[in-house]
Formats: sequence, C-alpha cells, structure tokens
Amino acid sequence: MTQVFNGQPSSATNRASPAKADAIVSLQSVSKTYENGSKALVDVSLDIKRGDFLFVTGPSGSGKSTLLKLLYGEERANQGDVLVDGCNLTTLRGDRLSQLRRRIGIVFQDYKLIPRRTVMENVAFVLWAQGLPRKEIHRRLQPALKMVGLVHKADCFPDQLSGGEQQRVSIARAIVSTPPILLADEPTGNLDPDNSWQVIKILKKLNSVGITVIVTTHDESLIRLSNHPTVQLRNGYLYRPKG
Ligand SMILES: Nc1ncnc2c1ncn2[C@@H]1O[C@H](COP(=O)(O)OP(=O)(O)OP(=O)(O)O)[C@@H](O)[C@H]1O
Repeated sequence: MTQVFNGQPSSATNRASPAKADAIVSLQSVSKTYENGSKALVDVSLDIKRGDFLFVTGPSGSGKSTLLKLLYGEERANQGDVLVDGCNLTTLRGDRLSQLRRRIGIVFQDYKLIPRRTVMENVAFVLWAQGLPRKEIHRRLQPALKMVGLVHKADCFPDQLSGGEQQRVSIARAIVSTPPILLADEPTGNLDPDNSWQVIKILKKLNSVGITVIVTTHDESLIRLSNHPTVQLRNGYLYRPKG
C-alpha cells in the first residue's frame, strides 16, 4: 500500500524549532534556490536522531539530492540552518568542512569508482589520502570488504564486477573510515530488484551497528520491504507520513 503523506509541508507545523538534543542531523527552516532560480528546497525542517534509518522519497526534481548535498556541504542553504554532527554547515568552511566530510560516508547511484584501480585500492584510497600508515590501511580494509561480501574480489577492477558488486565496493569505500553518518543518493537506481535488496540489507546491517543512514529513493517497494521511516519531498516541500 502506498504511504499517505500529510497535506501540510513540515515547517508549517514545525517552524524553526531548536534542534533536538539527540539529533545528529537537523535542518531548520532550510531553503535552497539555485542561481538559475530553481527552488530545490522550501522551508524544510527535519531532525534525524543518531542511529536512525530514514528514507527520503519523492518524484524526480523534488529536491532529494539537494537535501543530501546540503548535508555534506556540496551546496549551501540560502536560508535556515543545517546542523550535522554538531557542526553548522551554513558557516563551516575550509579545514573544518573537510574534517566534517571525513565523518560522512557517501554512496552515489553511479558508484563513482576509479576505473584503473582495484577494489582494494578504491576502498583504501580515502585512507591513503588521509595519510594513514599502510599497516593501518590494511587493518581497516578487511572488515569493510567483509561487510559487503567482497573479500574475494579485492584484486578485481571495477569493469570486472557486476553493477551490484560495484555499488557494494562504493559502500565499503564509504564506511572504511567508520563514519557515524552514511548518505546514499539513489543507491539502487541502476540495479535490478535482487541487487537493490542486497544493497538495502547492507545499509540495514550498517544501521544496526549504530550508523545513521539516510537514503533517497524512488523505489516504493524497497521502502515497504525495509520498514523504516520515510519522508517525502514534493516541489521542494517536505511531507511526513500521516498518522
Ligand atoms: N546545480 C543546479 N543548478 C540549478 N538547478 C539545479 C541544480 N541542481 C538541481 N537543480 C534543480 O533543483 C531541483 C531539485 O533537484 P534535485 O536534483 O535535488 O532533485 P531530485 O529529487 O534529486 O531529482 P532526481 O530524482 O531526478 O535525482 C530541480 O528543479 C533541479 O532542476
């Protein structure tokens, strides 16, 4: 059954409320308009608790990717506050923004793997870029690859893997630095139902060990199967399910 969402957008009932003490992510009356005048988000307020798993759904162009981009600082809000793990992204810049990004794992629809690097190298790259010693990198690689069931593919190149496997590599890369937050933007958009469910099961497993997971998706059947809270964006306005 399709979820019924409230007829009133979020901020109409929740205007500029202070962030809840246990919120790891908080958007407070956030609006984002791009330079060309596209209104991507309008007066969105949302608190996500540490350890939550939240789906963000909505039609194409409704603002889902923009919402995630505000959370990892790729875009900035024109109005309102975006708080992530104790940092206010409205003002965060330079090194402090880079430090926050290290605490956020990101997974994209199109995987974004480096083609000429093996699975192991793709996953290790972020640790190597942070200057970790080789021994420490190897110590962290194994559990990340094990979590996504790809230890046996460590020496393969991305074009030797299926789409589902490539997405699992990108999840391993996202969590290898053990971030408290994982953002996934349409992670199953290029996958068939079986591979999609496998990806969601891995995200659920990561959530069960305490990672806060926020996933955008169009896929209603995945949302139904997963049984996690969902909010919906329509034309940049955020709606919550009724009841
Ligand atoms: N860089 C940009 N410059 C101008 N407008 C943009 C930009 N990125 C997104 N938009 C616009 O902002 C609105 C929201 O886009 P967004 O990508 O957040 O939607 P979405 O829900 O993620 O869509 P999809 O499901 O198709 O990925 C759309 O109208 C889009 O055209």
